[in-house]
Amino acid sequence: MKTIEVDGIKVRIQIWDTAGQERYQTITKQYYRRAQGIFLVYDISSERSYQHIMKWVSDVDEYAPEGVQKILIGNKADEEQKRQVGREQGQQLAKEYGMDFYETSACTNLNIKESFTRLTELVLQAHRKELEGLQTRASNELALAELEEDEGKPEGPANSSKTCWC
Ligand SMILES: Nc1nc2c(ncn2[C@@H]2O[C@H](COP(=O)(O)OP(=O)(O)OP(=O)(O)O)[C@@H](O)[C@H]2O)c(=O)[nH]1
Repeated sequence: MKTIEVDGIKVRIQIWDTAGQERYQTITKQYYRRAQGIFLVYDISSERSYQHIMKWVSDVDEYAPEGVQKILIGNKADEEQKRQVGREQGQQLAKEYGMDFYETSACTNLNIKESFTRLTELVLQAHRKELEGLQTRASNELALAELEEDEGKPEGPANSSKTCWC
């Protein structure tokens, strides 16, 4: 659990770090179901980890809730001398999947706060949109209910006075 501030609002976030190894995949998939935001992380010093991202994306598409927010992360940005994946490759992949992209380093703290704040922001935005949708639907239903009720009502005073006009 961690509390971060987004747009002046304090948000408590629960972070799960899922295992990357294949043998834990059955358990990992169960985490997806309750996730609202997901970081897809590769290691900039490992081309193989970058190639794996496509597999992660298809797993997320299959097992995570529909509106889940995703961000692509190229971690270990401090390992410049071991770099196997260019920053542009990360940017390109993120663009293909419509995700935001950050290069981060858990060692130097590069973009750690920024990426967590951004993912939280995206989750909150998605929630707000969902809520607005629900509110619109609810008020439409209310309007409809009122209309239907009006139709069933005996004539009101306005209509009664109109009757006197004739
Ligand atoms: N140089 C560098 N090393 C890192 C960074 N982040 C993690 N590491 C190292 O990478 C190794 C693996 O880190 P983990 O946090 O276990 O990675 P993981 O993806 O959770 O691993 P699994 O879930 O077990 O597959 C550890 O030795 C970390 O110290 C980073 O930003 N820079």
